[in-house]
Amino acid sequence: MPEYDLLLLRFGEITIKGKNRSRFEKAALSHVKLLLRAYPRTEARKDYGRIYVVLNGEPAHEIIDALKNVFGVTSISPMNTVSSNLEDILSGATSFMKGISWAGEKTFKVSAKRAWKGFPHPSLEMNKLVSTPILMAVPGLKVDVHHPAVNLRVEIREQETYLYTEVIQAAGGYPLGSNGKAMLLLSGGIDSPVAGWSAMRRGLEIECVHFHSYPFTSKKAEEKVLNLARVLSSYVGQIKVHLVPFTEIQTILSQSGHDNLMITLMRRAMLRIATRLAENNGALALVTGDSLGQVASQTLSSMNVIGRATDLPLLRPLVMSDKEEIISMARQIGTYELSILPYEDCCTLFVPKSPATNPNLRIIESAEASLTQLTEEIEKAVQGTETLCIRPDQDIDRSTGEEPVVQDKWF
Ligand SMILES: Nc1ncnc2c1ncn2[C@@H]1O[C@H](COP(=O)(O)OP(=O)(O)OP(=O)(O)O)[C@@H](O)[C@H]1O
Repeated sequence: MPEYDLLLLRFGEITIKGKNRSRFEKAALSHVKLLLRAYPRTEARKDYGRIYVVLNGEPAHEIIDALKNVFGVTSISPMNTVSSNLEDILSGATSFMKGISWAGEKTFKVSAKRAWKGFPHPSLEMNKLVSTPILMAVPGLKVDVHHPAVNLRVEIREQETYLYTEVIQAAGGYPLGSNGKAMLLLSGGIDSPVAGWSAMRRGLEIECVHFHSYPFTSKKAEEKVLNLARVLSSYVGQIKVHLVPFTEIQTILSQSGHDNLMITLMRRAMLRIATRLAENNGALALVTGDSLGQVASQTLSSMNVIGRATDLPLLRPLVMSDKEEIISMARQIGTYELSILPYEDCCTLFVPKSPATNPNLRIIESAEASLTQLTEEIEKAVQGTETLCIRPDQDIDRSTGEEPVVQDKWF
């Protein structure tokens, strides 16, 4: 393998963002620097539309694996730098190509780019000049300009010249926090962690809100959710989780006399609480893992009635995704195995036999109005919320050894 001394990180769509570009690039650079703390010899700098990481002997591919998760970065190339004179470029390119271990076909082409117009040899001439000593130095190597196994890029700049062959795909999207902050309603299921990752990838800073019904839900269930938040935190350095006590509210809602509307009522109460927490924490939107038609509370009609419980934009990144697509994303981001652990969610205690798929807003609003303590309990839940800051390396142990209290008398 060639000895790499520099990484090139490219931005994608954010380069078209005009005056916001500098703000976005700064956000991406601070995210890169955060992840580079584990590699103290590295130095990161930004240069119009790109970030460069000087490796100073730190391991290129290990660092690329970490930096692939930086939102806003579309691709990464490990590079060799040489000085921008013909002799150094030719000898540098030759030893670079000698360092490659060939698995299949031994074909290549050179793609030179003269970004510095003061360099005396134009790009096409450079392709030929660079290829010649390589063909002499690597036995069995052939040129294939259409489908080469290796494309050696030679980027000639005034200060130095970059040599590279790999363009490794990265997360893309927008840099962390560059589009503001939102509250993610995080259950222990498969969907909401994926929705959270998708929102973060779109440049949103996320704080998580989780509703628990302790002691009817166990501390193990809570631990599972915190571990999911920990996986999400590995993409951004740290993440806040608000743990909301929901038992009293569920008890009150279960007295509405509308068993089949219970899920709708619970979701609306969750949105009202999450909205209050958003206001308290400077967030401008709510994010859920809803996917159209997946369950009774996610029919268009249910979404309509539930969504009206908040004035904030309700973002549903997975709304048009199939379950298979969501599962595949969950596997990719590392949340799937945790999500399928069998711990109970607060709402599963209240799933009615035939939940309404077409709830009526007027009936729901009058049911809520008849529950005189509801607003007060919502405020109490906001006040009783416990907030934790989760980091990727944190040990999470919420276990008290107690089993959840079995509650089978709700309906
Ligand atoms: N206990 C909870 N705490 C926080 N948010 C929740 C909770 N339960 C549900 N939600 C939110 O409501 C959405 C819909 O939940 P529901 O259980 O109906 O669907 P789901 O498809 O199973 O989603 P998930 O896999 O995320 O649990 C979730 O994606 C999540 O955003």
